[in-house]
Amino acid sequence: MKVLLRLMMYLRPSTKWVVISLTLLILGTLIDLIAPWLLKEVFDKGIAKENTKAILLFTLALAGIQVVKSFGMFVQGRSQELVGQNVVFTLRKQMYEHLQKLSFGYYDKAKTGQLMSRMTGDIEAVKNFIGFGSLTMVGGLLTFVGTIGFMVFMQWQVTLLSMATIPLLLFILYRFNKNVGPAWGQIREQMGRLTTTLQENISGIRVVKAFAREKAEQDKFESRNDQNFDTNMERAKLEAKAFPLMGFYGGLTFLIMIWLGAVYVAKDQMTLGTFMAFQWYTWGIIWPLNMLGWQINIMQQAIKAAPRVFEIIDTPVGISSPDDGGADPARITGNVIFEEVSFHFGDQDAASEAGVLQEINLGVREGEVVAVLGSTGSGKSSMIALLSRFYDVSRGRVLLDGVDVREYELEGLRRKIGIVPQETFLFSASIRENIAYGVPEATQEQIEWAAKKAQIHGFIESMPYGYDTLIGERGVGLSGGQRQRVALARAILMDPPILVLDEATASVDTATESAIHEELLEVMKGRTTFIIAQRLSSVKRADRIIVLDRGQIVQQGTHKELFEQDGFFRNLFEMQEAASVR
Ligand SMILES: Nc1ncnc2c1ncn2[C@@H]1O[C@H](COP(=O)(O)OP(=O)(O)OP(=O)(O)O)[C@@H](O)[C@H]1O
Repeated sequence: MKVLLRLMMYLRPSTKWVVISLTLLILGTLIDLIAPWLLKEVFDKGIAKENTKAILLFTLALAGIQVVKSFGMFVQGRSQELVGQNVVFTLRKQMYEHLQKLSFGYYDKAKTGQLMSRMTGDIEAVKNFIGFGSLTMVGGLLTFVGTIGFMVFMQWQVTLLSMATIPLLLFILYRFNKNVGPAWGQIREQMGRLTTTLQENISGIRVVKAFAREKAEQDKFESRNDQNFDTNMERAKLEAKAFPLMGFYGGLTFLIMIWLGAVYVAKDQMTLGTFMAFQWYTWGIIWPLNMLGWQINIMQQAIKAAPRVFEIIDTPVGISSPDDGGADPARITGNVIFEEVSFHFGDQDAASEAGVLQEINLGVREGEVVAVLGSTGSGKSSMIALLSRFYDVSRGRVLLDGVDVREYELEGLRRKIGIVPQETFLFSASIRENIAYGVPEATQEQIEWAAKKAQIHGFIESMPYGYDTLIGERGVGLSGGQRQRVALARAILMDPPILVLDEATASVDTATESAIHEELLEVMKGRTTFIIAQRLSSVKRADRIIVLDRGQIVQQGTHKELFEQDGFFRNLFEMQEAASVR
């Protein structure tokens, strides 16, 4: 009920159209109630009294109100659809806007397929109820109540006796409603899982093929598809049991009415006109009840689908700007301080598990180039993620130019930090648009400048469409190294005071890496730069090297200083030297 009430709130912006639709619905219902009465008059005032003028008059009246009804229903249908589409539009917008705000912590756990299924199928189910089910339900109720009213007024004995089967019909509806709800809940959830399987399969199709797992993937999909098939069949069984029974009891109502009506007409206790009108009216009772079966279906789908949509809309944003808008990030010039910083991910138990970062203390001056080294999983990426507030610290503070990052206006803060992440993501758009992603208004010269610094300009120029070359989803069509360089150009173009290169040259060959570093020397000038790398060649020019081990800084100093100490750095150096000799 709460879900329905909340859904109804989405009708508010379309109040005008709801009112128009309801008014026309009431008008249509009234016409449906008047029409049988006019038929009665054709018989009683026309045929019985051999009055051809009355016959013509009432027949014309019947035709006239049908014309009015048809026009009314046309407008009603359109306004009803508009109401439904408005609700879908608002819900999709809200959901998408909220998805943009949700933090990394949410996406660490979210399943893309589930999100996509909620955005499409679940929202569509909600629309079907709001835009169609709910209003036709109101129309059905009005017709049902109005018809009984008219019939009781015309001949109450026959009316009440004919309706003896209605409680049975209502009981079937009650049972159907109770059972079909859970079935729809399962169907919606299964659709989400099915979409997840599809999405993961398509995203990972190269791995699937490389490991020749097509058959296993097909089986996985088939088993989920089977589940969905079975639940749908269970639901269909409920419909198959309920609907014919409802039709049967409805037919019985009609039969009783014919029989009783005929008896009453024979005994002169009912006019032939009323009898004819009753035949018409009876459908005003049977039809809404039969339709109610389908409307319950639509309503139950919406009741199960809506919470799946609301769940996303209601998820707390987690990381956002301070309530007062926050400090202006324009002041950030690149002085970074990690002060007693500890961090653990949301699903880690802070009490029993060691944090991903522990008691990190580090001060980096504006313009300094700091390399962060450490074995895999030592916390390098996590440490840098705290700068842009991809996650918030669990303890301690990260300060940028003396202000806690949590106190800055968030979007502005992130614009001040140019990141080339470990996993490059490119959009299916032109290379130009991909490079200018953070600065859409950038000129061609600026884009080319950034591309030159990232050592990708020459390659782009050599392509038939140059900067207009369209690249496929996730940058398909470019090599790993080329993708990384486009991402590098994208970060450089932002002209940020802080630059983060997270294994940014890991996929390029040594010669290109060296060329990129030459170019980067100029780019890095005046910018605080963090270079996360495994290769020592990438960190040669760093002013300072930090070595992380299991979330703690275990060594720091210049290349020379660290080389003179025993520890991770020298081990790494010796290993890489030995590897290069081999
Ligand atoms: N989203 C996450 N949720 C939970 N734990 C995570 C998450 N991301 C990383 N971790 C864990 O945090 C630890 C540090 O990960 P991080 O990515 O910071 O390491 P890294 O030093 O950058 O490693 P690499 O060099 O392999 O990229 C790892 O043990 C990892 O398993």
